[in-house]
Amino acid sequence: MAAWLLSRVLSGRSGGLLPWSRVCCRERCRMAPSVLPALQDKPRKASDLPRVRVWEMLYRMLVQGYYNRLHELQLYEKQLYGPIYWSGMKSVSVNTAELLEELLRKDEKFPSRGDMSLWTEYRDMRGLGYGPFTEEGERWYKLRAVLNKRMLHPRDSAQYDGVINAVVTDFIKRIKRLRLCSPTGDRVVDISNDLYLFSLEGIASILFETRLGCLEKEIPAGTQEFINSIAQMFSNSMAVVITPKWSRSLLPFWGRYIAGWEGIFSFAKTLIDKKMEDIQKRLDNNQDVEGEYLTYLLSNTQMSSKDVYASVTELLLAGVDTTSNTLTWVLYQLSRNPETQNRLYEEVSSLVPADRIPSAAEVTAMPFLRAVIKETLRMYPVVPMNARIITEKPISVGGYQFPKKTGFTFCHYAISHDENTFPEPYRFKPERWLRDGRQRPNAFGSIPFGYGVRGCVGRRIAELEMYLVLFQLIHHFEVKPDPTTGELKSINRTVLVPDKQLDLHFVDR
Ligand code: HEM
Repeated sequence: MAAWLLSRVLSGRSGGLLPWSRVCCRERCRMAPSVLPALQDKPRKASDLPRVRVWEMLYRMLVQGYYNRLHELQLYEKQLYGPIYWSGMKSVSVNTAELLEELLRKDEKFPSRGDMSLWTEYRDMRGLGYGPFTEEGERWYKLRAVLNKRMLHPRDSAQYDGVINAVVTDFIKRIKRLRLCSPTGDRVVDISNDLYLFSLEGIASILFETRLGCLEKEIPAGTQEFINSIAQMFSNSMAVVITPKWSRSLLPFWGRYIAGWEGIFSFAKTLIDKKMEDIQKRLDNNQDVEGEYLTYLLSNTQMSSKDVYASVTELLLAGVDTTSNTLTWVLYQLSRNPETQNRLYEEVSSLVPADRIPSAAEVTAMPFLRAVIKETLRMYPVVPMNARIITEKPISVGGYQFPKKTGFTFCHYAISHDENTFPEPYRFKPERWLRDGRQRPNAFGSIPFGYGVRGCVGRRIAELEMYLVLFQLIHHFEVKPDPTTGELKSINRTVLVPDKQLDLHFVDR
């Protein structure tokens, strides 16, 4: 997602070559945040807003080192330009909860995040379909109508608790196995890697209705190839974005990128075709066709098999790194905040006995568990920026009039670290989300799953996976930091990831 966003950021930025210092000084005076309400009284021209030039963007990324810290660049630019500013000719950065709310409440019937060619080019070459992430307009709307069912509502996702719990149980066994390999008998090295395998196994078991074996001692060869293909596609996407098309036959990136997609689609197709055969056999034998998400999609007359291949693949890709990185950050923060971890342990152990695996209803009724996930996603919004293009009509935001086809970049990271909305924004304080009479923060201050009809379709599944696995982890183990890890910083690599490996100790309770 970051590569796609970067491509938008770069393509949307252009402009003259005014000296940087002059621009900054002049524009900072013009757009100090406190001035904004006064400006809202009468409509202002969008051209009055400060503008970040392409060369400034490049300078900051390449010279100042913001290349993989674009989320931190949001904080820096907010200081320079205030809450709203042009990022090139066609895109406007929105950098406060209030402005974000104003804009999103005016979003269109078929919201668009903009150019998706990074993900669609390969499909166009091979005549493959689009899924919810890449499709647009009325076709997207119809696709989402089918995909939302059995997934979007908490009641729908709750039916997957058995499937997810089976994966969680295997994950706990894996942790117990792995820690035995360490000299202390309780250390697991590079936990993000195992959380990735957990998330892939979890989402695949829902989407393909089969187990991939990611948590086994020896990962099956086909599954390992699939994992490698995903990594290959993602790791080459940034290079594909920043190198010109004419260089594709000269440089290795495009070929590797395409090979990654080939591996992903071919693995998904094999599993989906196998399910189709199973369903057909049952129908031929007059047996009932029972199943979950994939069976539902395959038996839905609104979906062609091309739609199913594309949608399942996109759901899978969107559902792995997001969930696994959030879980990495959760464990990192809990290991460094023992009091918070104790409070969580008290909640989980008092509400469900140790020898019982909890249901979806039970974990979703645990306020502190939910608050821990919410606070983690506030501090580390795994998708740190997002976008919309308002295509249909002109729009006014913050008192400024923008023509139709204006693109907006949402600075989620800076917004969720705004101390006006979240006092002590760099402290991990899950209690700020509790409904115990305290004033709750502005809801648009942290919207990690996006907003509205185009918001994350997998939100409830992701939350359920994270609640169920966190429940069992905290029930079984006290999670402690490894002294060699030290402080982790976030970097922007497709999603917000730690800048180094996280080793943790899992001590029996
Ligand atoms: C911690 C976990 C997750 C986070 C933080 C997250 C976040 C997001 C965000 C911010 C968006 C963009 C929403 C918008 O533009 O308003 C999105 C879209 C999407 N997410 Fe997630 N996501 C997560 C997990 C998942 C999972 C598990 C799945 C699959 C089951 C999934 C599937 C999708 C899809 C398909 C889209 C595109 C929706 C569309 O354009 O209609 N996500 N997600």
